[in-house]
Amino acid sequence: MLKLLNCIKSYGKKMILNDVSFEAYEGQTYAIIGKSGSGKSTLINILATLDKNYSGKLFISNKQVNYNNDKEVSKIRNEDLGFVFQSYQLVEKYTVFENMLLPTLYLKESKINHELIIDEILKDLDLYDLKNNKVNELSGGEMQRVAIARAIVNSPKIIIADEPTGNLDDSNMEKIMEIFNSIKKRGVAVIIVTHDMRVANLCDNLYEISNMKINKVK
Ligand SMILES: Nc1ncnc2c1ncn2[C@@H]1O[C@H](COP(=O)(O)OP(=O)(O)OP(=O)(O)O)[C@@H](O)[C@H]1O
Repeated sequence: MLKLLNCIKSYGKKMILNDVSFEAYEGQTYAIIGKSGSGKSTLINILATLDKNYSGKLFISNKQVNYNNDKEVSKIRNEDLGFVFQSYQLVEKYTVFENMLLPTLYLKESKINHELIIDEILKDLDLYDLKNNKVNELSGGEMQRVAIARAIVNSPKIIIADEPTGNLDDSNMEKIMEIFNSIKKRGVAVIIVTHDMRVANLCDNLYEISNMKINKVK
């Protein structure tokens, strides 16, 4: 569960979000749309705990985020949240498997467990054949699928994706949406910022940001 309450966000004198509240629950997909400059990235940075300079409250897994406690915020980022960005943020010279291992380096369990989990995810997302390929040998669609696979390695309850289908053609976009749908069935809340109405229409819930407010469209 993720809940943002009464968020007011300004840059200098310019208000971007005016008393915005938003909730996301496990097992659902959420699309957030809005014109360029409407505040989508601003909102998602707040939801992702990356921006603390706002007024309002953020709850993740029923706990209010306490920005004064760096350790606690890092723990939320590593264990409760998974991130997918348009630019993939993969380490290109590493293999798919090595990239998948990165998020686990902050956890305490043994490596063997992680390899089993990673293998299961790679098989689930039809990426197992690429396990030992270097990322710089993959196509854009494959890289994006690996980025999503990596985001679920630590079993987050919430996935936050910023334009995850931005550079992809129809068939890769559909594959990515199938993946998000199978992830939501694992009991994850999937929040996707997009300008692509094909993606938005494939989500269970649709929100639009305009005039500093967020409105539920679907
Ligand atoms: N660091 C910043 N300092 C000042 N103004 C900013 C900053 N970041 C964003 N803005 C402004 O806040 C507004 C919202 O920006 P934001 O990036 O959230 O929009 P967006 O909906 O994500 O746009 P796009 O679809 O083009 O990515 C814009 O007017 C932008 O110029």
